[in-house]
Amino acid sequence: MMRTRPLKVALLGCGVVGSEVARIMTTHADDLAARIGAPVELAGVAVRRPSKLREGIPQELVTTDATALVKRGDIDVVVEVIGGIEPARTLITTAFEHGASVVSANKALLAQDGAALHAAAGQHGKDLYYEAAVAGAIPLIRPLRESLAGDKVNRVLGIVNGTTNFILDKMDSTGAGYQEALDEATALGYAEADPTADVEGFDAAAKAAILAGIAFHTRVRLDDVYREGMTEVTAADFASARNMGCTIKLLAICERAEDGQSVTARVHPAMIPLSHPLASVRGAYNAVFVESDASGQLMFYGPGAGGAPTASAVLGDLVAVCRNRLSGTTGPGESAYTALPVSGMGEVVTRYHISLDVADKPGVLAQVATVFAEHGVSIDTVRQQGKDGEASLVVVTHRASDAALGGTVEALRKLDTVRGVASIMRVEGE
Ligand SMILES: NC(=O)c1ccc[n+]([C@@H]2O[C@H](COP(=O)([O-])OP(=O)(O)OC[C@H]3O[C@@H](n4cnc5c(N)ncnc54)[C@H](O)[C@@H]3O)[C@@H](O)[C@H]2O)c1
Ligand SMILES: N[C@@H](CCO)C(=O)O
Ligand code: NA
Repeated sequence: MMRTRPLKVALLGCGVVGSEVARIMTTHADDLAARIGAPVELAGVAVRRPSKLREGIPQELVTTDATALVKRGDIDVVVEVIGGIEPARTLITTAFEHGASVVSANKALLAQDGAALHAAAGQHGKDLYYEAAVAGAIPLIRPLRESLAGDKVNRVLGIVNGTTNFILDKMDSTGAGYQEALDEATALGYAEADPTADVEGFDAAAKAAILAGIAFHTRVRLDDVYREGMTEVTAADFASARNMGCTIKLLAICERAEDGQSVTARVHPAMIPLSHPLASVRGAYNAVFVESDASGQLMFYGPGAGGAPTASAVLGDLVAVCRNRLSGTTGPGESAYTALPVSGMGEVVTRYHISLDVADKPGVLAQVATVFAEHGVSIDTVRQQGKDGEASLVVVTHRASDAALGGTVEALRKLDTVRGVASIMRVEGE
């Protein structure tokens, strides 16, 4: 039976995502009410620039005082789409203290303070949902928290940043320059307020921290995630990748160690074979593989950024939280019972593509191969291309630890015959 008294929603932030949340709340009002069992009413919208006209939002709902809005006491759900650490963190905890549940799209905050925010939600008996924080519209948090709650996840691997995938795709497929592609991604509403967060890998690292924590039932913070951005990827790297039948993607990879006693989480550009499904993820789309004991390999794919796709995930959470409020329950809170430690990058085992500039004379290849052998790194293929007494040597390794590879590269740099290490890239997805 439909309750007539509406559930009241406070929207914090009315930018790319917030404006779409408000639009869908209005256009889908009847369906949302039917699915929830009560109408949902936009009761206030906190903004920074009140004079800006916002289509479909009555001016009397607009306020610049977000704190007063979350303290009102009659608000059922606060939707935080401001972004950043403060004032978002204080507004969310204040919302819990004043009786509201929270839906957020804020991965930066969740990756830094997720444990404290979950604790605050639990203490006040409220919900904290954030499906939109990872991989935009793609349902991923809820499948991991709920659908896979009976399985054991061993690996989560994928593309979780739309902006950088958009840029890398443009560079690869059209030869576009980096800045031109970034400007386009920003204009389309994919990039963070400061796009450094995207291109330097902080955004993907925050998402990796959230995914690893949920997948392995432990606490993983942004600082625990190894991070390399994509600003150094060049047209030459794409050419090398193509020679190997690969392309380059910025990947987030969260893994349980083979002995099960620790986990790792990392974000870096990597070569992947063109035959791998991740190679055909274009534009701002995201795709994530989840590997579990019983399920085997699952793939989640869809729009990873943009106003409407992200609002879809926010609205899904809003419906779930409203249903919980009507039935007097809350959804699952933080699950960190395994308390597995997070190991550093040195423990990670993968394959490497190394491009060296060397002297083109007898014995150099043998010298280089000896250094790899001395560090226990097995070579899969070597390709050499000569040019005027100099040569370019491309070595692809079998699986080795990052620590062993690091030692190898350090020793290679000391050889007189090695003029320089042109690039080192991990090879994934084989
Ligand atoms: N854009 C996307 O594709 C996308 C996807 C997933 C998650 N997110 C996340 O959603 C959140 C919002 O992103 P966005 O793209 O809409 O950003 P945005 O910059 O377009 O919107 C944020 C809005 O919040 C307003 N704001 C800032 N401080 C405020 C304050 N104190 N009170 C009221 N309003 C304030 C800003 O003026 C701006 O309009 C971020 O956490 C972002 O990481 C965005
Ligand atoms: N800036 C983010 C938004 C989605 O989280 C991205 O490009 O993926
Ligand atoms: Na999502």
